[in-house]
Amino acid sequence: MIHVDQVSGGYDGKTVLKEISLSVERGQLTGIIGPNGSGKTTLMKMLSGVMKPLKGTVYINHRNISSYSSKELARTIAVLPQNGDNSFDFTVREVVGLGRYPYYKGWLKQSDKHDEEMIDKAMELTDVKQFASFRLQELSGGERQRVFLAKALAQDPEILLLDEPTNHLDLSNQIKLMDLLKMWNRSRELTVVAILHDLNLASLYCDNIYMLNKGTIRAEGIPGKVMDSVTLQDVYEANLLRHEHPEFPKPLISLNPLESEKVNSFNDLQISQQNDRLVVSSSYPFKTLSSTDSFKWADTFIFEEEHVQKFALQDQTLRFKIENVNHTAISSSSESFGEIYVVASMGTTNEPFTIAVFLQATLTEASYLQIMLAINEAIHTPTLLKSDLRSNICIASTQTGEKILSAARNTNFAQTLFTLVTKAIDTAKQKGDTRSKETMDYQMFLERR
Ligand SMILES: Nc1ncnc2c1ncn2[C@@H]1O[C@H](COP(=O)(O)OP(=O)(O)OP(=O)(O)O)[C@@H](O)[C@H]1O
Repeated sequence: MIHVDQVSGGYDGKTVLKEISLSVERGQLTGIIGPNGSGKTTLMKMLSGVMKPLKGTVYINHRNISSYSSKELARTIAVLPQNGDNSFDFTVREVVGLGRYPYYKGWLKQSDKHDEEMIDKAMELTDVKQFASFRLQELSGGERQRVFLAKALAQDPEILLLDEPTNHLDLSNQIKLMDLLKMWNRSRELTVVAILHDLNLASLYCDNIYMLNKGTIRAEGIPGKVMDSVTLQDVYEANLLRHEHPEFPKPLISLNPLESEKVNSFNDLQISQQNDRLVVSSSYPFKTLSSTDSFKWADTFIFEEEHVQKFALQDQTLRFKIENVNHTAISSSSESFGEIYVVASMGTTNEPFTIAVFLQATLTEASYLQIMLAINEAIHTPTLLKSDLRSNICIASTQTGEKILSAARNTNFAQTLFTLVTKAIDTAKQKGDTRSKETMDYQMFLERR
């Protein structure tokens, strides 16, 4: 459909694009990403025929783009430029109607029934029909962007080229626009090439991505292949990290501030007993993995008896059911990397133990899982619990300081943890067995530390 062969070009004798080659198949949604000044818009100008390459050729449907007449090209390619255009005195319907211009015959610029239907449809899809009689200057930036998209769709092109289409749009309209493009792309085999600055939108919506850097293609392929942390950090010269989307097989990219912005949540850790509840809290969150939830950041951990009146949970709070707050024990240790606290409590019949580990370290996701396994083993070894009984385990780490790359069973780290968990469980069990009424003075525990 689109074939770019060894294209070079630029402005005033300055070469911006250097021997670029790429191919876009019919019905594909292709993303062009890359830092400012990498040549994305220049490439788009070559694809739309606005700019001629100094070297190389752009083919559209196997024909050199320079052999198309302007009307022929406009029936094949629609362009949504970065800053729209300046049709401010026109009404919205008139602007969208301009999209039908390539289909008007002869000198008489008269729309027919089919043209009007296409205009209506494009306005409905982009939700701008309500503004039909408004002048463009009366609309917000996001509304105008939708009008320009309607104009491009009214053009009923085979290829749609978009330069940062989500500019000016709020999150909801970004998703709506990308969903609409995808729907149009799938249902009508519309070929879409979009410059996207938002790497996550590019990852979620594009079939294929070209990453430009300094006028050349640095990486190309499906999002999962193109977006790796090393390439992104190198090209964008920023601390970008790749994660995996929880629901879709796509990468997600996070921006990370300077390390110095991280706060050690242990500095402010409070443990207190409030009636039939034990509360561990900090002003700064811990990254947690618990057996009942996926990864999340939490700053409040409530261990409470089943009968207590529950209050609504806030986003950063985790709640654990325990049998009796007085049958709770804490063990702790100061290690070379930082502190470890283990809170253990007898659980309910189906969940015999509740164990929460608080760590002052940086854990990888693999370490979280290994710790989960180590704790499971520590629970089952001394108590000979049947393995089908599910304990409630939570691992909370400050994500500051030393990185724990492995918490495998043979490491000192895993062994320390094993000892601490076993000790806390044994103490909690003893308290339960003797039905001790003694309560642990958590404030004293903290002061002793
Ligand atoms: N009209 C122009 N005249 C001269 N130089 C230009 C012109 N347009 C762009 N350039 C230069 O070409 C280079 C690539 O610009 P281009 O707009 O293609 O980058 P881009 O990747 O789209 O950037 P951005 O993400 O900032 O929109 C830049 O160094 C820019 O200064």
